[in-house]
Amino acid sequence: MQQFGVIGLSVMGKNLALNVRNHGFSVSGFSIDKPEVDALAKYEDDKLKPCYTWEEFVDSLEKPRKILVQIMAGDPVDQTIQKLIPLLDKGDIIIDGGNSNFHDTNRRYHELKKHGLHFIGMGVSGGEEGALNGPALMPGGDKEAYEEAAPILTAMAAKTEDGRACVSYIGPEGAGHYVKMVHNGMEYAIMQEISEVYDIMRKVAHKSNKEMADIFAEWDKGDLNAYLIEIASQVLRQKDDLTDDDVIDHILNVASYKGTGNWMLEDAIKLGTPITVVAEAVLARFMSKATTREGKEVVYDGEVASDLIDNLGKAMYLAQIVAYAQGFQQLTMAAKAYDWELNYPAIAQNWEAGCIIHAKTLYHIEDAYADGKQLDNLFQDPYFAGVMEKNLPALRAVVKLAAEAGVPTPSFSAALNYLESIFNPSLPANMIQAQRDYFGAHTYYRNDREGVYHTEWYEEK
Ligand SMILES: NC(=O)C1=CN([C@@H]2O[C@H](COP(=O)(O)OP(=O)(O)OC[C@H]3O[C@@H](n4cnc5c(N)ncnc54)[C@H](OP(=O)(O)O)[C@@H]3O)[C@@H](O)[C@H]2O)C=CC1
Ligand SMILES: O=C(CO)[C@H](O)[C@H](O)COP(=O)(O)O
Repeated sequence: MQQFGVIGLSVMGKNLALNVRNHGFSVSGFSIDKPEVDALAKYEDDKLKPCYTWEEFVDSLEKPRKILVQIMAGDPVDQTIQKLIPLLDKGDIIIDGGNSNFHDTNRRYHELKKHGLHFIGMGVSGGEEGALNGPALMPGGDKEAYEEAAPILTAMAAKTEDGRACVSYIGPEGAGHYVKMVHNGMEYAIMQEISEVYDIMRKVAHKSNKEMADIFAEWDKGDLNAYLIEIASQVLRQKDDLTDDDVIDHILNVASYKGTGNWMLEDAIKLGTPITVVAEAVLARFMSKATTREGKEVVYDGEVASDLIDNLGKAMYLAQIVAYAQGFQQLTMAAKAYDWELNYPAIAQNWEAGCIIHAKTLYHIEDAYADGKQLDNLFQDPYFAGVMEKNLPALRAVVKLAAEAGVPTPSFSAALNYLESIFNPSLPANMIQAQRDYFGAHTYYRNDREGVYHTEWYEEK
C-alpha cells in the first residue's frame, strides 16, 4: 500500500509526487488528464505508482489515506472532493495544496467534517523547482490530521539554513490558505518594488541590462539577499531565443495575475488593514493593462548623484521590509477577526527557504516575534526600527528623484508614505471628521475628553 497520494499531475503535482518519493515514501499519482499520468509513469518504481482511475488510486492508499489535491483552484477542487467523498473512509485526510481562496477552504473544512473526513488547506510555494526540491508548506485545518501527515510534509519541505523544515501547523479552517494568500500579496509587492528599481536604473541611471544584473547580484550577497533579487539578476542576463537581444527587452510590459494578491487586498479592505504597498502592487498590474501605449517615453538627462545605486539598494531593503510589515500586520488583524492563534515566528520560519519570497530578512522577522513578543507593527522591533532610521533618507531621495524624472514609483511612494504615517501622531484625519460632521452630522471623538460630539456648524435656514 502507498503512504501518500497526489491528484493533479501538472507542473506542481508531478514534482511534489516525485519529491515525496525522493524522500523515501511511497506515493500514488492520479490525474483526470491521462497524458499527465503517462508522464509520471516514466518514473514508475516500487515507490511510485501511476493510477489511471479514481478507484485504482484510492484503493492503492494505506489508511488513513493522505491525499494531496494539487489542481486548479475553484470549482475543480469541489468537483474532486465530491468525487472522493463516496470512495473514502472516515478518518481519511484530503489536503488541498492549490492556491484556494480561504473562504472556500473554511467551507470545505466544515463540510468534510460532516462526512467524518479531515481537511487540510495547505499553501504551497516554490514553483516547479521548489515543488521538486523543497517547497514552503503552510498547512491549516485539522491539527490531528496535520500530525498524521507531518512526517511526510516535513520530509518534503524546504529546509532553513540551520536545517529546520519550512512547514508547521498554521491554524484552524482556512488559516493555511490565508497565510499563503498573504505570502502572495507580499510577493506582488516585492516584485513591483523590483520592477520600479529596474525602471529607475534603466531610465534615470542609464544602466545596461548587464550592469543592472551585476547590481542585483551584488545586492543579493548582502542584506537584500532574496530569491526574487537573485532571479531579477538572472532575468536581466537572459538572451532571447528569437533575436540577438536580451529577452527582457522583448517581453510585453503587461502583468498578468491569477488573483491571490487581489484577495489579500479584498480582505484588507474588510479588516481595515493599511496594506498600501500591496494595494499599489495589485493596482500597478491593472495599470499595466490599462495604460495607452501611445505616450512619450521618459527621457531623463538630469544629474544623477554618485550614490544613486547605493541609495536604491537601501531604499529597496526598506521597501521590502515594509511589504513584510504590511503582510504581518494583516496576519495580526486577521488572527483577531477570525479568532485564529497564529504563530508568527513559525510563519516566518516557513518562509525562510523554498518559497518565492524567501529572503534573509525573514530570519530577522522570526527573531522579532520570538519568545511570544507581541508587535502591532514589525517596525516596533529594534532591528527594523534601526533600518527605518538608517534607510529612510535613501527611500525619500529615490522617490524624490523618480518624481523629478517622471518615473512612476507607486510601491516605493506607498512604502515611504506608510513609514511617514504609521508612527505619526498627528495625521490630518481631524479635518475629515470635521467635514463628515459638517455635512452629515456623523459626530466625532475629541482628543481632550471622553464621549461623542457633534458641532452645530451653521445656523438652520
Ligand atoms: N505553478 C506554480 O508556480 C504554483 C502553483 N500553485 C497552485 O497549485 C495548483 C496547481 O498548479 P499547477 O501545477 O501550476 O497547475 P494548474 O493550476 O495549471 O492546474 C492544472 C491541473 O489541474 C487539473 N484540473 C483542472 N480542472 C480539473 C478538474 N475539474 N478536476 C480535476 N483536475 C482538474 C488539471 O488537469 P487537466 O490537465 O485535465 O485540466 C491539471 O492537473 C494551483 O492551484 C496553483 O495555483 C501553487 C504554488 C505555485
Ligand atoms: O503561488 C504562486 C507563487 O507563490 C503562483 O506562482 C501564483 O500563480 C503567482 O501569482 P500570480 O499568478 O497571481 O502572479
